[in-house]
Amino acid sequence: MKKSALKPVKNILVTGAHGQLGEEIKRHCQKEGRVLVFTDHTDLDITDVRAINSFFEKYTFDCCINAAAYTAVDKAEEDVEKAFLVNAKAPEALAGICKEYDCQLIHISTDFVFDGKTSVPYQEEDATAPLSVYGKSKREGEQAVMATHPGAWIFRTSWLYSTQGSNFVKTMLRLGKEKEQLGVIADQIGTPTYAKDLALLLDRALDISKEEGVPGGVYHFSNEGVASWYDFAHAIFEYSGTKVQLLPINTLQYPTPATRPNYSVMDKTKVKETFRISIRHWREALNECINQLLKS
Ligand SMILES: NC(=O)C1=CN([C@@H]2O[C@H](COP(=O)(O)OP(=O)(O)OC[C@H]3O[C@@H](n4cnc5c(N)ncnc54)[C@H](OP(=O)(O)O)[C@@H]3O)[C@@H](O)[C@H]2O)C=CC1
Ligand SMILES: Cc1cn([C@H]2C[C@H](O)[C@@H](COP(=O)(O)OP(=O)(O)O[C@H]3O[C@@H](C)C(=O)[C@@H](O)[C@H]3O)O2)c(=O)[nH]c1=O
Repeated sequence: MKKSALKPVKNILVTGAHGQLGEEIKRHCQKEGRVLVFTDHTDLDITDVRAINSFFEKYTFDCCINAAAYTAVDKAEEDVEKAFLVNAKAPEALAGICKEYDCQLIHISTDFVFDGKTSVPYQEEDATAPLSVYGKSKREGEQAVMATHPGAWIFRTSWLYSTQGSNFVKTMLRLGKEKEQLGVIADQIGTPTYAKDLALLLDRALDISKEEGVPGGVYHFSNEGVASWYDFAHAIFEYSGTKVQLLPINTLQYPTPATRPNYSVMDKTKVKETFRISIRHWREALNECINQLLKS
């Protein structure tokens, strides 16, 4: 994987490789003709610009998937500097280095860039107005990436879960065992996304050659369908056979440090047409994930 004039394979750098998405990339994006280099903050801290620079000086990368992020939504309210460093400043620096080395950048963002004061699915160009520090830091990251490396693809996704890492599905399964009764917010509406399905989109994106000229910019990706957190929890308990009394509550009954949007469903027409993919319903994806979890 040392520098060479020939590029017989696509060399891909993945940051944040031990996160939910990083692990799914490991499972679903490795194939012949690709060399994926997986890094986490122990071997490549994305806030360390010198370390990133020396990685790019040493190796040639055709593409970089930035799956690293600060994702603790409530904690970010107090940890503002770190959230902005990881989610905004580091992606900006990474974008600059990718641009300099002619490396395609794939960056991941969130539905929490929206304020949720609507009831129709968000289009990519709709105005953003994040309500939380996490959302603001991710939005600043999007803007910095686009300004620095206009050819980058930013995939905004929502309510990500997988069989590993910490996520709403695993929290519900744990609480469902511990408690007899559980209240879950029913007035925040969005779409759950199985990280495996996002990894499959990335697998498709990695197959695209520069010659195809897929434009840089923001693309919305989640599973199909719409749910409240309550609907999501209801399906988690149904598919896992968990017996717990589930109560729909409203946002005021479950105060959290960070404010979350009441509505963050995203329109996925652009990603489906551009990358020529179809997307399955969140219920189908969730059922598969839960079956995987029950087997392990
Ligand atoms: N989780 C969700 O519900 C959603 C996530 N997203 C976005 O999707 C992307 C992937 O999220 P997800 O996989 O869930 O996130 P995770 O929190 O599971 O993974 C993020 C990874 O990034 C690593 N990381 C943190 N700081 C650094 C750093 N300075 N250098 C290198 N690595 C670092 C973390 O390591 P460690 O844990 O050791 O700190 C972790 O392994 C992110 O951009 C996120 O904002 C979008 C919508 C929903
Ligand atoms: C645990 C729990 C949560 N909730 C609510 C709180 C919140 O509104 C909602 C989800 O809570 P969580 O803290 O698990 O999820 P949260 O960290 O808010 O999830 C978000 O993470 C970031 C990274 C994103 O980018 C978003 O797309 C989104 O997935 O469920 C309940 O109502 N009852 C409960 O028992």
